[in-house]
Amino acid sequence: TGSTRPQRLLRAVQKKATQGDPQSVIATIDHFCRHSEWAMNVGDEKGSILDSVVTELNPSSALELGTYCGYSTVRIARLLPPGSKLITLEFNPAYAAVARQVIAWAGLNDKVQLVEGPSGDLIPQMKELFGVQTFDFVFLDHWKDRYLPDTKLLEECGLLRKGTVLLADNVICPGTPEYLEYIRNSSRYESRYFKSHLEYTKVEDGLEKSVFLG
Ligand SMILES: O=C(NCCCCc1cc2cnccc2s1)c1cc(-c2ccc(F)cc2)cc(O)c1O
Ligand SMILES: [Mg+2]
Repeated sequence: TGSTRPQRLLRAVQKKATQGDPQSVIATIDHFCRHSEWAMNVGDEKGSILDSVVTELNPSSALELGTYCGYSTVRIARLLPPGSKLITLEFNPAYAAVARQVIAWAGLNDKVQLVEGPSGDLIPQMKELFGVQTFDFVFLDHWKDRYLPDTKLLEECGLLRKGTVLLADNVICPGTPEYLEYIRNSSRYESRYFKSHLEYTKVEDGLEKSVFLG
């Protein structure tokens, strides 16, 4: 039984990146995905847009749906102010195991709480399990057909506040048509599309940034 792609990505991080240096972890993963094996990280181009949204918002509570190998987890957590918290949900235990080690290698354990399980079950438990009031920032990067139901769930569970920013990956490729339709036509959100490319390719993709108006 050989290694998996996430395990080979982790091995590259532990071999080439400097412990405690998030930037070197990010650079190592981008190099691995561009020159060795493509992987579904948000990537460097869309990652720069993610960075600018997080930096401008300076969130103290953040939620990421879809951890994968922890690349965007590291991108977000490295920018969070002291005392702030990023909760990241991953469905696949093998991905979660790799992500925990990538996050640890970057030295970001104290800012990140990785939780394994399906978003539909975990979102309603956020308040009681993790003492969350509301999220300042949500990064959607999980099953594309869960973006809309989980956004509605976040609203219903009172986890969004006036000004909460939702940032959705892959709204073009693989695509999230129902989510885009809803969020762009809802009077409860102010949305803007950031045109970019599918990670490590020339294929069009983009991020949709939506502010909840309450
Ligand atoms: O599927 C993608 N991401 C989701 C996988 C995570 C599943 C989870 C479900 C779940 C449920 N509850 C809690 C946590 C979680 S995590 C994805 C796919 C591509 C792609 C792949 C092939 C291709 F040719 C072109 C694009 C690009 C991307 O950037 C992606 O993000
Ligand atoms: Mg994605």
